[in-house]
Amino acid sequence: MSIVLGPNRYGKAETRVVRVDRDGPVHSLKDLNVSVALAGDLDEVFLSGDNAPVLPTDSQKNTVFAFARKHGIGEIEDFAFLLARHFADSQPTIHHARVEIEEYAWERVVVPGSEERHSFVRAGTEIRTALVHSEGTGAAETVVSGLKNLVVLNSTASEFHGYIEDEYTTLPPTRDRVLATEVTARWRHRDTATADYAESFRETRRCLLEAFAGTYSLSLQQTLYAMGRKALTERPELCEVRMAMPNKHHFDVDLSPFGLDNPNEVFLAADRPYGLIEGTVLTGDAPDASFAWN
Ligand SMILES: O=c1[nH]c(=O)c2[nH]c(=O)[nH]c2[nH]1
Repeated sequence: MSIVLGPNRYGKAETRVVRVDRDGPVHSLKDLNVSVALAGDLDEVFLSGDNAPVLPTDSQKNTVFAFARKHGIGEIEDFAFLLARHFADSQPTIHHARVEIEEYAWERVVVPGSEERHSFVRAGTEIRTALVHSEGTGAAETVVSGLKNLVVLNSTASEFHGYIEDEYTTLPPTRDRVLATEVTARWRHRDTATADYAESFRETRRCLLEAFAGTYSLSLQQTLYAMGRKALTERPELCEVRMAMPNKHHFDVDLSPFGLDNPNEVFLAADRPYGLIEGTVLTGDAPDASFAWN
């Protein structure tokens, strides 16, 4: 039996970089988690321990910090392209760079009467994401933007009934339930020509939220599709949305032992197990995804 080396990559994962921009007393923050993965002529590294083709992961981490100083950070997609192109362009042994970034949002704390603008509070749990692949400037490239940990809830306008009932089914059909989820959504741009990633992110997020709120839901599956559909309908720069949405079940509590009714007011918010609904929505003309999701 012969043994061969399969696909491989390597890089520095989860470099946490924070940049403070100072405009007099007015400061602003970028807070990122950057993961780099490189691939290329690296087989001998794995097969025989020859490190000649290796750009150390430590140098990759240093590059993230140096680029944050030299170029600033800006939109995470732009920063990811800057890094990915640098690695693919500058090292003859590296033919493919994958840069994944998470951005943690901070909001300014403004004290009435104070000119100081250097205090911040973490803005909830939501995380903005970007995933860029580059084989070098002018060569094949893909970009996927997204968000995760976006927790949303509809307190009505959600039903669930009409499903299969087998010998193990105990779930009662419902015409009015709480629908809650924690959205992970990633959207593939058609190409690398998106001019304004800040606007694209803001508007795509708005589409997802408006569709979640505006869809009278017969299932979380139907809501997921409506969210992806609205984003693709309104954002021509996108061609594919992939979502994962756990059903954060809210169960009616039986208060009858205490002589109380419960007209859909008091719920047990269970954290597990949870239904996990995952789906992809594409435009009919979506170009081949190539390595975009790898
Ligand atoms: O929106 C839902 N989809 C399901 O597939 C499902 N299954 C279940 O038990 N509850 C729900 N809710």
